[in-house]
Parts: sequence; C-alpha cells; structure tokens
Amino acid sequence: MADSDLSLHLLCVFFPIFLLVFLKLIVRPRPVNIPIKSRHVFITGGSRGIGLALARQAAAEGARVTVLARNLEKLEEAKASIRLSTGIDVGIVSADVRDFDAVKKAVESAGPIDVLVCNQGVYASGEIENLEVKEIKGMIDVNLIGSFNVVKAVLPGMKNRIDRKPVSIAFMSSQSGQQVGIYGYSAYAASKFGLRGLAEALQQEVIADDIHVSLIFPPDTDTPGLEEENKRRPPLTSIIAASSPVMRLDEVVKKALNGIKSGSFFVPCSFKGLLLSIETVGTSPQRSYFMAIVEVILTGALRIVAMCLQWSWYDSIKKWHTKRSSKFVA
Ligand SMILES: NC(=O)C1=CN([C@@H]2O[C@H](COP(=O)(O)OP(=O)(O)OC[C@H]3O[C@@H](n4cnc5c(N)ncnc54)[C@H](OP(=O)(O)O)[C@@H]3O)[C@@H](O)[C@H]2O)C=CC1
Ligand SMILES: CCCCCCCCCCCCCCCC(=O)[C@@H](N)CO
Repeated sequence: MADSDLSLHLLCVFFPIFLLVFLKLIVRPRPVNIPIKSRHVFITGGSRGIGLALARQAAAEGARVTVLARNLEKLEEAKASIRLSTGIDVGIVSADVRDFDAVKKAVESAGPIDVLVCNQGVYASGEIENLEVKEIKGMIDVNLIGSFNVVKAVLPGMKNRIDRKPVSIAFMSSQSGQQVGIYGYSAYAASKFGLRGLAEALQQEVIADDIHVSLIFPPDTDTPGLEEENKRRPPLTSIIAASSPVMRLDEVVKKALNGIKSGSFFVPCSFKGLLLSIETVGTSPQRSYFMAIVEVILTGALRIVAMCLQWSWYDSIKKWHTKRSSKFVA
C-alpha cells in the first residue's frame, strides 16, 4: 500500500478516535443527574397545560410539588385533579410573576426548592402591526421578566440549601425560541430568545453551587393555551409552525422531565426539535460528549436543511401575498 494510502487510512481510523477523546475531555459542564424523588419541585404556570401535566408527573414520580399561578380557583382545581389522578396533595401558591414581592412571598411560603421550572407563559401571535403594545409588553413581562423574578426569588434559598445534592433551574422555552424567527411570533420569540441568554449566563453563575440549568423547547403542544392561540393565529404562522408537528402533552412532559433529571442544557422534545437544537447550538453548553460529536459533524449539513426550510417558508409567504395580489419582493 502506498504511503499516502496508508496515511489516509490511518487518518480515517484515528481522527474520529482522537475527536471522541478530545471532546470527552473538553465538554463542560460535566454530566449530572438531578434526583426528584422526595425533593421539592416548584412549577410556575402549573394550574393548567404543560405546567399542570408536569406537576402531575413529578408528583407521580414521588416529588413534593408546589404549583404557582395567579388564579386561586384554577389552582384549587389543579390540586384536586392531581389528587384524583395520583392521590398526592400538591402545594399551591398564588402570585403574578410580574410582581417580584408577591413571587418572593410565595416562594418563601413554599419552602426550600430543589427543582424550579419557570413554565409560566403567555402568547399572542399576529403581525406586529396587529399586536397591541400591551400584548407585546405582556409577553416580555410574563415570559422573560417574570422568569427573572422567579429565579431571583428562588436562588438565595437554593445556594444556601442544607442537602448539597445537585439542583435544577429549568425554563420552558419553545421551538420558536430556538433562534427561529417565525411569522407572527415577533414578541413571543423575543421573550423566548431572551430566556436563552438568561439560561446560558445563569448556568455559568451557578455551576459552582451545583445548580444546573435546562432550556426546554416544545413545538406546538396540545394545551388550552394553544387552543386559545389558534383562534387568532395568522394562517402563515400556522403554515410555518406546522414544519414541526403538534405534540401530545404527555410526550412533551416526559421529554421535559427526563431532560431536567439528566441535567441537559438543551431539552428538545421531538426529533425535529433535536435537529433544531443541533443546528442552533452556537456556544451553548453540551454535557454529552456523544452529542458534542454529533453537533460537530452535523451542524454544517443541518444549516442546509434550515436554509431549505427558510426557502419553503418564504415561498409560502410569497404564494400567500400573490394570492392576495399585493406586491411581493423576496
Ligand atoms: N402550548 C404550546 O403550544 C407551547 C407552549 N410553550 C410554553 O409552555 C409554557 C406553558 O404553555 P401552556 O401550558 O400552553 O400555557 P397555558 O396558557 O395553558 O397555561 C399558562 C399557565 O401560566 C400561568 N400564568 C400566566 N400568566 C401568569 C402570570 N403573570 N403569573 C403567574 N402565572 C401565570 C397560567 O395561570 P394563571 O392565568 O392563573 O396565572 C397557567 O397556569 C409557556 O411558557 C409557553 O410559552 C412552548 C411551546 C409550545
Ligand atoms: C434544521 C432542522 C430544523 C427542523 C425543523 C424546525 C421547524 C421549526 C418550526 C418552529 C415551530 C414553532 C412552534 C412554536 C410553538 C409555540 O411556542 C406556540 N404554540 C406558543 O406557545
């Protein structure tokens, strides 16, 4: 065999091994497992939808659960429904996440927290000119500033916790928060993009306290909130969002809770969500060296897939406007 062939063969054999060993050495933070059995799981927005389903599943897995929302009656109903399905009593606290003092009081009344899920969220889709300023402000205030309020209220207790087991802070983002700008989701995506910046900075600030951060990215999920949103959603938003099929609530909850327990920073909920997570990974933390290899190898090719998606989305927009005979420049 010629020398050049031999060196090519050696490269093909040893490069992947070198890459695997190198990535195993450099992935940070290190992998971690977050136990939830007999630990306190605090879920905001837990009176319905994803939050309620998450609370039910965590309770069924032996966690002590507290749910926070504004409407006390809905919270009581949520408590009753969890007791009916699991026989377990969860704690309920009423507060508006936009009110830091109310959140602080609610967190103090709930006691030390081991797993925080900032799940609350409001969303109104529509072209910017059709969104009210108060709706835009509301999404930023509830989804982003509200999460800052909850984290600020919970963090001191987490840092001074007695049992030094690993704890978690998770944010319920969205696929539209994964650097995917979508027609009609300008304000909503801005609020969810903000969660990524918060989560990445927070992870560096709290890793020394064995606190681990997760960002959960569901696609459209079958909840009362989605039902409400669909009543006014622009058709183009539905066309583009349909690139990632609607998921069942229980599937999203299973992926979300497993992601939190495994300390994953990105928690995609579907295969397309996994592809999106790889394509948009940027400089986000990756604890799994296997996923790090996948990211290194696939990101380039997935960029082509993303550009094909963009092509199809702009083609849909063009067709939509052409049908309405307005001028269109792509
Ligand atoms: N459903 C979907 O298609 C998707 C949802 N998501 C995200 O998942 C999360 C949950 O969504 P979903 O279950 O559909 O939402 P729902 O509208 O079904 O429930 C929202 C929950 O948040 C609470 N909430 C709303 N505003 C506030 C506030 N200001 N302070 C405290 N609690 C509040 C609500 O209770 P109350 O009104 O009583 O306060 C309720 O418990 C959101 O962050 C959403 O962005 C992400 C991707 C897809
Ligand atoms: C490179 C590979 C890409 C793979 C496909 C990516 C498709 C992206 C579609 C984004 C869908 C956004 C749904 C938002 C759901 C939501 O948050 C609302 N229901 C409000 O809660």
